[in-house]
Amino acid sequence: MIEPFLSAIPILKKLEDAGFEAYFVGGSVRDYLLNKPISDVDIATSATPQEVKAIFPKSVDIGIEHGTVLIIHNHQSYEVTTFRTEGEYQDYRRPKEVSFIRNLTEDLERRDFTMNAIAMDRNGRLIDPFNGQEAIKQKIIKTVGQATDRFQEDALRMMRAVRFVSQLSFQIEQETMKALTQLIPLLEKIAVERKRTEFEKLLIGINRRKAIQLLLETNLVSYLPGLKRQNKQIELLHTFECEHLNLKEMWSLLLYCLNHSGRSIETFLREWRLPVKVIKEIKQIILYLTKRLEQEWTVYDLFLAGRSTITSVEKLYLTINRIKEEQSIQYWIDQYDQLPIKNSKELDVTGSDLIEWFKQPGGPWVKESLLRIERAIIFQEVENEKRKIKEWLMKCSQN
Ligand SMILES: Nc1ccn([C@@H]2O[C@H](COP(=O)(O)OP(=O)(O)OP(=O)(O)O)[C@@H](O)[C@H]2O)c(=O)n1
Ligand SMILES: [Mg+2]
Repeated sequence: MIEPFLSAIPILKKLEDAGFEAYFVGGSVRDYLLNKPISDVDIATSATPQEVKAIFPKSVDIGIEHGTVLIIHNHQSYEVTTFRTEGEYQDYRRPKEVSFIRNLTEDLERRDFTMNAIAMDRNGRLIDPFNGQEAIKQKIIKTVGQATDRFQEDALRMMRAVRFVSQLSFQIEQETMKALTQLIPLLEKIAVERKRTEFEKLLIGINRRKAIQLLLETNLVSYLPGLKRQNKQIELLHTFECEHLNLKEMWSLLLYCLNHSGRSIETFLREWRLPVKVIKEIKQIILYLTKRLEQEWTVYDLFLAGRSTITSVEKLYLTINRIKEEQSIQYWIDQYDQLPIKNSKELDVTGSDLIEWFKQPGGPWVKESLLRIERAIIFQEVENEKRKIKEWLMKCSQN
């Protein structure tokens, strides 16, 4: 076995010593079998949340009604979830209440796909009642049992299927695909936040273009914020070789395809409930991308945009123009590196200097003057040196 499982073995041992069963489950086991990097390990146990909490005093209730307790072990946190069936489903969303059970197979049976329904004990022995390993070998996404049942239990699973196509380059098995196409309208019921998590994983998956094509083919797009009746635009997105773009760049490319500008960018991203900070960064990228598609960078825009935005804009510029050579990214970064200052804090004068030199009370003129000085420095009309700036200012005010 390998990390991060190794570090978590003592947790399984402790649960077992207390007379319960405990296993690694879910995405971590799947990714381990795929030789992919393992994110967080999830643990399933026959102990109830109360029993888990009695065994591990350092714990946090994060979803106790779903049976999940977060426990801290060696400064690392682990989600420990009680074996459960999902009981009554409400409105095709995850159930409000679950029933706890003592049987592992039943727990695996309620899971979405066979590749996600494999358990591993602390000796590395696999418990795989639904042939998940075979599905992984064949690169197949197949529901555990009836696909229509699984998707009606939680409609988000349909979106997860397409997300896994993107992440793992697997194919959706025929029956699963049939149910998916049929039940896709149930996604209407699903909270935007849950859709966003899946959509973002889809956008940065290795096989993202195939997944984008599937979004169209299954009509899943119609149930995503701001993407209804935008098939032409999504088809455009599908034509771009975008595998090297990061998440923010993918959002930006999507917005470019949707031909959004100004306020409508904000509306679209808010509909997706993206954090304000991320919205700001994406808006910044689109602002300079729009300029860049019309002309080359000016030094002042390089200064205002900054290294990270320049890089993203340049990557998008190349993607949109279908240019393979990437030298221009380094070229513009070099231009940026040669700027005399990188931000206004580096100015060798302050507002107080100006007030003293001109013997005038503070006011909007101070900020305006500082901006003028900043521009002059960027355009190399004056050096960023207090004495020289003062001379330059005096000369300007004489003219
Ligand atoms: N709608 C869902 C979500 C999750 N699961 C089950 O819960 C596990 C953990 O869910 P989650 O962490 O959301 O997804 P992962 O499959 O672990 O994928 P990732 O690696 O992205 O975390 C899944 O493997 C699956 O067994 C499910 O049955 N139905
Ligand atoms: Mg997971």
